[in-house]
Amino acid sequence: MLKKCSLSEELPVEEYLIEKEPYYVPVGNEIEIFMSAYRNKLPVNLKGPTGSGKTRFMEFMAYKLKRPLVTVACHEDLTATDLVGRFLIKGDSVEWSDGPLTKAVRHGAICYLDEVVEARKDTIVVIHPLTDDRRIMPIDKLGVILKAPSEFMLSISYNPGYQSVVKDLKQSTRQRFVAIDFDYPPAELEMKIVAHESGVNEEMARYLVDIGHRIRNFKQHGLEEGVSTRLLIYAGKLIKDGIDPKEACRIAMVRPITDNTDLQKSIDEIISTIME
Ligand SMILES: Nc1ncnc2c1ncn2[C@@H]1O[C@H](COP(=O)(O)OP(=O)(O)OP(=O)(O)O)[C@@H](O)[C@H]1O
Repeated sequence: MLKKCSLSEELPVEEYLIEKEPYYVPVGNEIEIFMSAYRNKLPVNLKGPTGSGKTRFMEFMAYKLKRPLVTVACHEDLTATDLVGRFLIKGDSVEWSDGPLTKAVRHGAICYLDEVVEARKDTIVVIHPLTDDRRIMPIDKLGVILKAPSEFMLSISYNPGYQSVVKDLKQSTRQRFVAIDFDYPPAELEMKIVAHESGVNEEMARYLVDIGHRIRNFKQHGLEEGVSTRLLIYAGKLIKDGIDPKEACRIAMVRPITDNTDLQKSIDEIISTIME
């Protein structure tokens, strides 16, 4: 079999460049911090619960920095080979195909590894040399070492609420990233976001955020994770579409977060009181 390995594979930039400015409401000085990390070639770890704006923030920053954004949703079967690339059989020849991380390095893109702790342990071997001052990516199967251009940046996300002794980042990995904390935005900002993203008016957005806050307090009573900004938006979208508000809150904000029927009942009561 003939082995072809084209090292100058084109990145379909239009797929990765963000053309329209994403709607992003800053919560603190995260934009300035990210900009500074980028200038200093420091990798960034976005720490925070699900649906708190990490992905939207990455899209916004990639747009601001005018860099393509390569996002990888990590999962437990994701291997180093998936990130780096592999030889594929094409007809009667074998061709090299870049993985997403290799594409990002070659083209000076921003690579965002979402929920990196989920990936197989061998991915760490690839991440480490890229995230210290060497900024290199050895590709053993091709016998090459790529030097990351100054435009390249690696960013990861990490949800501290999910981590266990079995799945956690090693200190030697953690300490290669500067970490920016994310959380649900303060009420006034969250209201603005919910109204913008779902189309409900400010009054309805205020109700949804109020319910969201009360549900988050249930964390002390056995709720694993509070309701996300994403779910408040879902509820708003259903309401905007004509679904009864109480019903919308139940199916978008209560049922998704817990199967505990006692908890569901207690939260349903709160919704009924607020939405009277
Ligand atoms: N600060 C914000 N500005 C604008 N929109 C926001 C903000 N925070 C959250 N959102 C809205 O909430 C939705 C969910 O946020 P996003 O998908 O970025 O969460 P995430 O933290 O990446 O979640 P996951 O960890 O599950 O990937 C976004 O699609 C956006 O509509």
